[in-house]
Amino acid sequence: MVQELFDRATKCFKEQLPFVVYSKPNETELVGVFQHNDAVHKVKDFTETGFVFAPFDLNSDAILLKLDAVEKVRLNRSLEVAVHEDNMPKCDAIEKEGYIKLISKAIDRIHQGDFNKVVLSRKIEVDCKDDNFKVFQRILSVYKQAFCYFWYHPKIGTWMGATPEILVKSNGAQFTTMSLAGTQNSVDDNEPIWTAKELHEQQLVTDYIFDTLKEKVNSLNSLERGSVKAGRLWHLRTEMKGTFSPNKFGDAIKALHPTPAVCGSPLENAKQFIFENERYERTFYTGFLGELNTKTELSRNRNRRNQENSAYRSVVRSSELYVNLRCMQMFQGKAEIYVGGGITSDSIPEKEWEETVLKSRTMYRVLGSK
Ligand SMILES: C=C(O[C@@H]1C=C(C(=O)O)C=C[C@H]1O)C(=O)O
Repeated sequence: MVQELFDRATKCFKEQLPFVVYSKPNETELVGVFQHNDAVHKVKDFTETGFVFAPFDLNSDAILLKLDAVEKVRLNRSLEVAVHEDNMPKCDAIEKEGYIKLISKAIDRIHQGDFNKVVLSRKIEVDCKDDNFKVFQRILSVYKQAFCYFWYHPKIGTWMGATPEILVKSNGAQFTTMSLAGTQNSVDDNEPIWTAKELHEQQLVTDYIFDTLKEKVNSLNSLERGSVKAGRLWHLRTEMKGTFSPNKFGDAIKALHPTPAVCGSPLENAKQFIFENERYERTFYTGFLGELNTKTELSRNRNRRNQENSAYRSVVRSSELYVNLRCMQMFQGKAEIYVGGGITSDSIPEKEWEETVLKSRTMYRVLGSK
């Protein structure tokens, strides 16, 4: 029962023991991972097994929750929980002015040739009197197609979110990744018409991922670009699939993250601009999170004629990592929502501001009070 899982997590929260509760896109399972003590396990090279929570800047520590206890329960995803549709972020004129200035500065630097794209972001503080579990229940109820999570470590913090973006998903030697960028409001269920700016900013991400990975993997194919809906937003997405040597997984992650979907291109110049100009630290926003090197048992039939000896088992490692977007950090009585967007030479600062307002609504509507 979901309630039992939540009760266990609530107990851990009170006793200050780390846990994560999550559900994967379109799945009817809610998973809880509970660590027996409050140790901070740092990831060294991504060969570890557990639930990873990694920051934007991999010079800071990625945190691993050990799989001391894993519980899975059936999640009734058709259960509708009321959300606050009319919750709208207040327009803070000073915050807006500062953000628009930052975008204009980035556009100037793009015109000077320093980089082609940079992803800029901001943090919005919102009062929240509701219990964390109530907020998370709303997330689960409204974002069925997203990776929904509630992560807690007493020495690091409390985060939750509903992300539409896979960093990498692997099963043995097979892997999938995606390039996700370009954002439009969803007016109805009709796919939007994408502008040249959006097509260009997404193509930069696809090209980067393809070029970076092709040297490091055994095979790589790009599927057709399409539009996907994430809550009330549309994005452009290109999936890429391939095979790789599973012992190179750590290298592939370090090569992939951060992609230009959350940082920019060329990467180092964009990253430097972010570090020098965003007026806060992203910490885990635009980092990544999920199952790292968990074991999956595969049974296969070796010989159909000899049923007795037919089944043999092999164990493969699988990982499922998501980019930490549409997320927030929870504090006593308040939440801090993180939002950003890609800036290119064709960006219009006012529109980029509006994009962050739209993105902030993903978490805003699940918060209980204004
Ligand atoms: C940076 C964010 O989203 C990323 C940026 C996007 C864009 O610029 O259009 C779209 C999806 C994400 O890759 C965010 O949601 O905060």
